[in-house]
Amino acid sequence: MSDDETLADVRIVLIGDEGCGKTSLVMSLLEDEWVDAVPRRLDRVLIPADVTPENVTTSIVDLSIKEEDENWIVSEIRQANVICVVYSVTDESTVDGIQTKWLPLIRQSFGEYHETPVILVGNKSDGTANNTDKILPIMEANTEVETCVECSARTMKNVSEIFYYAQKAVIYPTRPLYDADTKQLTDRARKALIRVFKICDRDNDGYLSDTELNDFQKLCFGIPLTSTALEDVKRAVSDGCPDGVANDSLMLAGFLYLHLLFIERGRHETTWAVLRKFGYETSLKLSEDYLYPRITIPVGCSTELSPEGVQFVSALFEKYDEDKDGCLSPSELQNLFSVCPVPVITKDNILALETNQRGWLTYNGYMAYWNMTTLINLTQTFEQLAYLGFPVGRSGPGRAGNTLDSIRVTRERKKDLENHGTDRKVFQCLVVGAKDAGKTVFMQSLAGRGMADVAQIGRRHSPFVINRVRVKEESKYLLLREVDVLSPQDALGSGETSADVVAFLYDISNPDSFAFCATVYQKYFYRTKTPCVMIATKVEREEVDQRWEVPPEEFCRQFELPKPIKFSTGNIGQSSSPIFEQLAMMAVYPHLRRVFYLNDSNLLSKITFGAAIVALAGFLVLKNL
Ligand SMILES: Nc1nc2c(ncn2[C@@H]2O[C@H](COP(=O)(O)OP(=O)(O)OP(=O)(O)O)[C@@H](O)[C@H]2O)c(=O)[nH]1
Ligand SMILES: Nc1nc2c(ncn2[C@@H]2O[C@H](COP(=O)(O)OP(=O)(O)OP(=O)(O)O)[C@@H](O)[C@H]2O)c(=O)[nH]1
Ligand SMILES: [Ca+2]
Ligand SMILES: [Ca+2]
Repeated sequence: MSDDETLADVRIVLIGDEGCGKTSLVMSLLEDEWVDAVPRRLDRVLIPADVTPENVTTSIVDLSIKEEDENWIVSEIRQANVICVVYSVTDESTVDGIQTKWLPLIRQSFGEYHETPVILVGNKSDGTANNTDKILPIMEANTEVETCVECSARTMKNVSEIFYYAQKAVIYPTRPLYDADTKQLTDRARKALIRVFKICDRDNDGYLSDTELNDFQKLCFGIPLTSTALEDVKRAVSDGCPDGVANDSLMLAGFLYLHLLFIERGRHETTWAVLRKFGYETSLKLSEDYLYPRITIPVGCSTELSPEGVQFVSALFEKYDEDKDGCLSPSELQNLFSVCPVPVITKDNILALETNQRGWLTYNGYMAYWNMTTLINLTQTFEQLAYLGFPVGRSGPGRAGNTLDSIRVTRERKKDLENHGTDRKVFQCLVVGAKDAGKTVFMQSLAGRGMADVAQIGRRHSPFVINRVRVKEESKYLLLREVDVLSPQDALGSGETSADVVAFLYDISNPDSFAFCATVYQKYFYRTKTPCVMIATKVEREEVDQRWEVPPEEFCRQFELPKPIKFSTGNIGQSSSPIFEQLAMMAVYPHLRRVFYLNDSNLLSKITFGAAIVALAGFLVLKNL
């Protein structure tokens, strides 16, 4: 393929029996008049986009069976987006050639069930002869045949139309949308259109009201529908599809039926215009660009939802919380994510989130979910927001909408430290502790689950728990992440050591518990800027001496760590426990590390930290548990 060739959006290949007029057809198109003597075959022709009705660069390949060997023909066919099989209406044997030679050769090139459209072109239709009777059954019997046209290179009849149809067959292909055997929409087209319907049904009542239909129309075609047009659409639907319209609104069945009508009437471009607006490419998959916008995240920066992102996901919650109880029941939750390819919040990972007594996701838990994935798995946030329709309606001129606007990249952590402040909202806290130290109980408390809940969860496990925590008057998200270090010898990955704060848990009733924390601390966090804190668990039990060089309090003093905090029984199951506030606080104000250590409110009042100090005073009081 030459460089020019690769530029072509549409590649049309002409094949057919000898002498049926392939070269003449291309000549007539190029010269805009009949040319008597044509060469055996023409070189590749490249037609620039601006002279084609659909504005696509088109290449036309004229093949002559005499000159080309079959391998060459097959290789040209394979590169084609659409194939015109030319026959002569004055020569029946060329009609037979379609079924005996050309269609089989195309299948042999692409495979039995290929999707490359074929157009049957009956040339030399300048006399009285036609072959419609023989052609229609061929079209019926071979679903890859998109359409058939009779034309004449001599009189110019339908010459430009053929090439226009060929282009349209590529840009607005039928086969992904329509199953000619069953005369129904294909499964993937149904699925795509169901997604479109759900996104457009903005109040989630199952109907497209006139307003919703009009917005949809404006979105896809740029102009509103007149009220007569609206009525016409609804009448056409209810005539052919009894359950298509109810309450004077379009139902899902009606919406699908409407698209079936478009397709059956040859107006595929209408359905394609809709699908493309919602991110689909020709394969009816969402395009890579739509799903995964390009973004670079500099080292030390993190990703969070932008105000638009927050607004979008929060509106989704409103839309799907049908009974307005502030929680998503399993069916509401399933409904919300039904346009996504895989269920995202499962029985297991819902344990990372706050739920109500019945185990239903709260608004808080739902928002926390988005904050979590945006921090730890941005690709997944992009993908889900794309499926959920975030980009829809956000496309600028010449640019398909994408999900980039849903995200903001935070300032580098180093700069935050230098400036003693951050506008980040989501912070990550590692939870480190020996086996049985009480990590799960501690973490689940942030989601509001207590001992009994944890006992029920059993071995099911989420390595994350996230919730909203108040720091000063602001709310921040604290993401707890359990590190799976079975022994202090295990290596921590860079993802793990890059946390904003580390909580080391040790069981006061187990003499070997603290050694684990001390070892991991010294190995990974000593001399780093990451704030760390020791947390004593199972404090209602009798305290035993820890088998370590020094007791925990002494250890903390040596390393200038804050005194160990007691995670008392009263804190279990409490998402608003002051311990979580303290962790969030340490994550938000890491430069106050030494202040946390000094733990002296008199001294504190003498140092000026700007706004941070106000909150800190409050926190230090809370700290003496
Ligand atoms: N009456 C009539 N004759 C045509 C028409 N188109 C082509 N012909 C004649 O048919 C003959 C074959 O035309 P070509 O364009 O060379 O056919 P081709 O399909 O390119 O032939 P090969 O390259 O040999 O396979 C020539 O004598 C043309 O003048 C047409 O529309 N009407
Ligand atoms: N009495 C008391 N028991 C606790 C406390 N915290 C945890 N436990 C119990 O200690 C045991 C271990 O707690 P988990 O939270 O599962 O500990 P873990 O660190 O997650 O354990 P692994 O994941 O197996 O390493 C469980 O039986 C808990 O019920 C506490 O504060 N007081
Ligand atoms: Ca030729
Ligand atoms: Ca509605």
